[in-house]
Parts: sequence; C-alpha cells; structure tokens
Amino acid sequence: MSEPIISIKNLRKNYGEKQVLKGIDLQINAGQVIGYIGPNGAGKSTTVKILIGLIPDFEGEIIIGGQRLHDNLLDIKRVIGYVPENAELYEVLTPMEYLEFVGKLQGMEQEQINHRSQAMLSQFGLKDVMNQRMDTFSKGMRQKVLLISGMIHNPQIIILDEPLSGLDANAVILVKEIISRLAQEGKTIFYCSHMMDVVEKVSDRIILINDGEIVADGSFTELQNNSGGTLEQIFAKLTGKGNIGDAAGAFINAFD
Ligand SMILES: Nc1ncnc2c1ncn2[C@@H]1O[C@H](COP(=O)(O)OP(=O)(O)OP(=O)(O)O)[C@@H](O)[C@H]1O
Repeated sequence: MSEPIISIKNLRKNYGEKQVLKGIDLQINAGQVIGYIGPNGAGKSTTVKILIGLIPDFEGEIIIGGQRLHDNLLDIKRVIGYVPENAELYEVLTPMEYLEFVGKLQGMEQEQINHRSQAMLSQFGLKDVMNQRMDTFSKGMRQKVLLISGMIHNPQIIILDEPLSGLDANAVILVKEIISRLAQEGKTIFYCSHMMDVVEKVSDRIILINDGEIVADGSFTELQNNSGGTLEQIFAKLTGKGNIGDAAGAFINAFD
C-alpha cells in the first residue's frame, strides 16, 4: 500500500492549561474524501489550522506528501488548498482582482489565472459580477469566491472548513459534485462540516472527534453497523448529548 498523503501522529495542542487536541492519530490516503465532524469546540478548526501551518506550535508529527510539516511548510502550502468558513476578503477588490492576487501568491501565470477564474466564477453564477467590488456581495456570493480561491491552483489536498455556509441549494449541489469529481481525479479532500446529510453523502470516511479525541473512524456504513441510525443520530449518541427532547423541553421551561 502506498504512503499516506497525510500522516498525523499523536497530535496534541494546548491553549494554556486547556488541552484541546489529546493525541490525534490519522493516516489518510490520496483520493479519499474525509468528513471531519464533531460538536462545537471539539477541535476541528484547530486541527485544520495546524495542517495548513496557521498554528505552528503543537506536539506530535505531521507528514504531508512525504514531507514533515515543520521543515517544509512553504512547499507543503503549494499542495494544499484551504477554504475557511469565512474570511476577510479584500472587499474593495473585484472577484477577478482577488483571484489574481491569490493566484500570483501561488505562483500561477496570469493567463492561467484569468482563464480559470472566469471559468470557475461562471459555473457559480458570478460571471456578471466578476468585475464588481465585493463589498456589496451577499454572504453566499463571497463564500463562492472563497471556494474558488482555495482551489484555483489545483492543489492535491483540499481542506474545507464548513465550506457550504451561506450557499443556496444549487450551489450546495454543485460543490458536492465538485468534491466527488476531484476525489475521482485522486485529490484528497478534508471536509469539516456540521451538515450531517452532506457529510454522509460525500465522505468515503467519516472521522468524529469529541473533546479533542477521535471517537469514531470509518465509512458511513461501518459507523452505521456499529451504532445504527442516521449520521445525526450516531453523532448524538457518540458525543453523549443525552435526550434532545429533554434538552428542548428544559430550554422552553427557561421562559417560565
Ligand atoms: N486561540 C485560542 N485560544 C484559546 N482557546 C482556543 C483558541 N482557539 C480555539 N480555542 C479552544 O479550543 C477548542 C477547540 O476549538 P476549535 O475552534 O478547534 O473547535 P471546532 O471543533 O472547530 O468548533 P466549531 O464547530 O464550533 O467550529 C475550544 O474549546 C476553543 O475554545
């Protein structure tokens, strides 16, 4: 079997006294779509920010594409595309200007940037506004530009942190299809989301973390064989959130 494209060994991260990652071990093969899920505060974004080099101080070993993250961050950044949940876009720029900026940072040629930007913006229905400043854009329109900016350099590994936030139903369908096709081409997708129905459908492998530890790792079918039910039900069961009806009742009773 070939070497994993991402290897994470005993990853630990503390913020002061608080340990937010408690020894994550993961071997991820190229071409897999990984759904990385967990409750609010479980440590998903922390894991992702470590993988893309935004949080440099951590314990453990991370090897991406055969190279140690600590030693080769710049090389590794070229093979990774990152789409954050939301980011400060330079709103005075147009989508074309923003994508040119991102493409240049990734070492792309001008002609290739123009060609890909136009083609990708068109597919997301943004062709007519590609030369308009983004300060008037809706949340979903901005998210589409962010998605394109994370993929424009055609990276081997695409890390998506809740990428569908604010997207309309058509765009969600398009992104799901893009994820599947990129995986068929051998790209590795690391996908953090709270949208259980989407994760269930697009992921080859689902990793559930709770309080900084992996509590389930397998295909949806494997998780189902162990726990039964929908992914939402498996999530609730393994992250110990008790009876949802009782919680909703207690919430409503707080009005009394
Ligand atoms: N810069 C920071 N300083 C201190 N604590 C932090 C910092 N960033 C994150 N944390 C803590 O680390 C824990 C994990 O946060 P993280 O953002 O990784 O969670 P998450 O799984 O991505 O959650 P969500 O689903 O809400 O986005 C939380 O308890 C959070 O309060």
